[in-house]
Amino acid sequence: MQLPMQITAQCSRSSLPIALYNSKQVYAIEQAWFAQGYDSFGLMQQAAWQMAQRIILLYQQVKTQAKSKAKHHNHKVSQPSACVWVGQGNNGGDGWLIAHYLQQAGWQVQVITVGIENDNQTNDSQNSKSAISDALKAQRMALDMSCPHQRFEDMHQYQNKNARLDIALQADVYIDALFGIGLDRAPANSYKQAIVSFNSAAQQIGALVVAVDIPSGLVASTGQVFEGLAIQADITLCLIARKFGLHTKDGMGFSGKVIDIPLIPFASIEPAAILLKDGQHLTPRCQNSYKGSYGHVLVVGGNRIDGSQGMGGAAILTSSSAMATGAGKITVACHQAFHGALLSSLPDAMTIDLHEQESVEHLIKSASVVAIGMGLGRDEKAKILFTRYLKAAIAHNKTLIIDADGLYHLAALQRDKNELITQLREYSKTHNVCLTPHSGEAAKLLDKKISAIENDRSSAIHQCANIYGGNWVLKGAGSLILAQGQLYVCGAGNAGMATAGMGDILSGVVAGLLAQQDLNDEQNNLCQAVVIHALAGDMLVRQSSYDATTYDRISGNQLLIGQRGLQAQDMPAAIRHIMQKLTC
Ligand SMILES: NC(=O)C1=CN([C@@H]2O[C@H](COP(=O)(O)OP(=O)(O)OC[C@H]3O[C@@H](n4cnc5c(N)ncnc54)[C@H](O)[C@@H]3O)[C@@H](O)[C@H]2O)[C@@H](O)CC1
Ligand SMILES: Nc1ncnc2c1ncn2[C@@H]1O[C@H](COP(=O)(O)OP(=O)(O)O)[C@@H](O)[C@H]1O
Repeated sequence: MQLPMQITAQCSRSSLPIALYNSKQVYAIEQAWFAQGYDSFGLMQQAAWQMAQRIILLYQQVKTQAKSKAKHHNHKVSQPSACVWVGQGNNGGDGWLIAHYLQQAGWQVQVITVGIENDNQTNDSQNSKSAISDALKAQRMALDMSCPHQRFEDMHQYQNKNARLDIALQADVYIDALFGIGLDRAPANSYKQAIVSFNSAAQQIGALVVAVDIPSGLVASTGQVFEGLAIQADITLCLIARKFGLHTKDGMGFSGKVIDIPLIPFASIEPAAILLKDGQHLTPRCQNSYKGSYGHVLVVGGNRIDGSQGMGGAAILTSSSAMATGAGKITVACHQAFHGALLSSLPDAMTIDLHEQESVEHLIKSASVVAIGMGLGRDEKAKILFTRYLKAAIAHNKTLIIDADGLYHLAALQRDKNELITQLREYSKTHNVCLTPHSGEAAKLLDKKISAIENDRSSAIHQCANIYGGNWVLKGAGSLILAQGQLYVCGAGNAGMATAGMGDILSGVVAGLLAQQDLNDEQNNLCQAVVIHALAGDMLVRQSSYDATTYDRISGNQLLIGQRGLQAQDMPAAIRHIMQKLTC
C-alpha cells in the first residue's frame, strides 16, 4: 500500500546513526531487564499496548489521506477492522494482546492462529516455559474478551492450496505476529502457506500491513529471508532495539517503513552494527589552494585482453566519479586502446599505458591514492600487473583501494599461499587499504559458495578482514562496511543501482574522497564514500532528501529517472550534487 506523507515523514532519514542489534543481543537486553525484577508479561502488555496505539494512529493517517484523495467524500464513519495473524511464540503473544487492545478501542478484530492446536495450548515443546506462559497468558486474556479467532489450518486457504485467493479476509489492517526474532528455520507447512495467504489476501484487499517487531520470515540477525518467503510489510513496529536484519540484504525490501517502539532503557550492550543514512558535513575548500592540495588519484584498470573488446568503461567510470568528489588530479593507467575514449568523456584526466610497467610504478610513487582492479582482467598477464603494482603501492606507502579483478587476483594469491597476502595484512595495520567486493567476489576471496556469503554477510565481511586485513565494503542492498573493526550498514541506495559499473563508481568515490587531505578523517572515510554513492543513486530515482532536477546529458531536457534504466554514467553528476549539499 502507498503510505501517506505523514507516515513516511515520521520515518524519514535522520542524520543520527542508529545502533543495530542481532537477536541474541535483544534477548540479552530483555533478560537484563527482567533481572532487575521487571515482569516479562508486563513488558509484553506494554509492547502490545503501545503498538495498538500506534496502529490506531497510522490507520487514521492512511484514512485521512485516502479521504482527501477521494473526489466524493463518504462521511459515513465505519468501524475500523484488523486481521491479526498470530504464531505460537511471544511474537504471537504480542499479536493476541494487540487484538485485545484494538477490540477494547472499538475495532472489529479477527485473529488467525497458525501452529496453535486449540485455545489453551501451544504445540512447540522446544519453547521455553516462560515464553509459552507469556504467549498463553496473552492468548487467554484475548479469549476472555471473546476475541474472534480461527485456526488457519481449518480455513479454506490451507485446505485448498490452489484456491488460496478465494477467501480474502476483509480488514483495514493486516497485522503480522507469526514470527519475531525467534525464527530460526524456514517456515514450512501451515506457516509457509499462511505467509503466502497473508500476503496475497492483504494485497488483494489493499490492507495496510503492519509487522510486529520484524516481518515474519525475515531473520533478525542476518536479513535473510528463507526461500524468498516473508511477510511484505508496509510498516514494521520494531520493539526494544533496532534489528540488524531489517536493514541489509532482504530486510529493506520486506520491512517497509520501520518505526521504533523502544520500551526499555539499555546502554551497556555493544551494537552489532551502526546504521548510516546520511553523509558527514564537508568543510568548504580553502580559498588559497591549488589542485595539489586535493590529492592525486591513480586508477589502475581498464584492460583489453588480446582479441577481446575490453573493459575500458570500468576505468572511465572510476575516474569520472573520483573527479566528481573533487580529487585534485586523476591519472588513469589503462590499455592504450581506451585513451581516446577516456579523454573524450573525461578530458580532465591524464592517461598512461597500463602495460608500461616502469612508468606506472613511477606514477604509483607520486600518487596519493591507488585504486586498482576495475576492468583489469583476470588472465595471467593481468595477474602479473596486479602483483607488481600492488607491491609498488605497498613499497611506497600508498592508500589503496582494491576492487573487482584485483579482488579476484587476491583470492588467487591467497589460494597459492603467496606471502603478498601476509604482507598486505601487515601493511593494512598501519595504512588505509579498502577492499570492496560484492558477494560473488567475497565468495572467491573466502573460497566459499555465494549462498554461504549471502546467508550471513556480517560473518563474511569479518572473515575477509581477518584473512586479508584492511577496511571492507560488502556491497549489495544494505551494503556492510567494516572499518577499524566497527561494522556499519548503509541505509541508503536502491535496486536501480544493481547495474553494471555501479561498483566502479563506488571505487572512484572512495579513492576521490581519500585523496583529499583537506578533509578530516570523519569526512573522507570509507563509510562516507559508501553513503555518498548510495545517496547519489537515491537522488537520481527521487528517493532521497537530496532530490534535484536531473537533466539529459545530450538534449538538456529535464529527466525523471526511475530505478529501471538508471546507469552508472548518470552517477558522477549526482555525486557532485551530494558533495555540494553536504558542504552547505
Ligand atoms: N516478553 C518478552 O521478552 C518480549 C517479547 N517480545 C516479542 O517476542 C518476540 C520473540 O519471541 P520468541 O522468542 O518466542 O520468538 P518468536 O515469537 O519468533 O517464536 C519463536 C518460536 O517459533 C519457533 N520457530 C522458529 N522458527 C520456526 C519455523 N520456521 N517454523 C515453526 N516454528 C518456528 C521457535 O522454535 C520458537 O518456539 C519478539 O520478536 C517480540 O515480538 C515483545 O513482546 C517484547 C517483550
Ligand atoms: N538493491 C540495491 N540496493 C542498494 N544498493 C545496491 C543495490 N544493488 C546494487 N547496489 C549498489 O551498487 C553497487 C554495485 O556494485 P557492483 O556489484 O560491484 O557493480 P559492478 O561490478 O558492475 O561495478 C554497489 O555499491 C551496491 O551496494
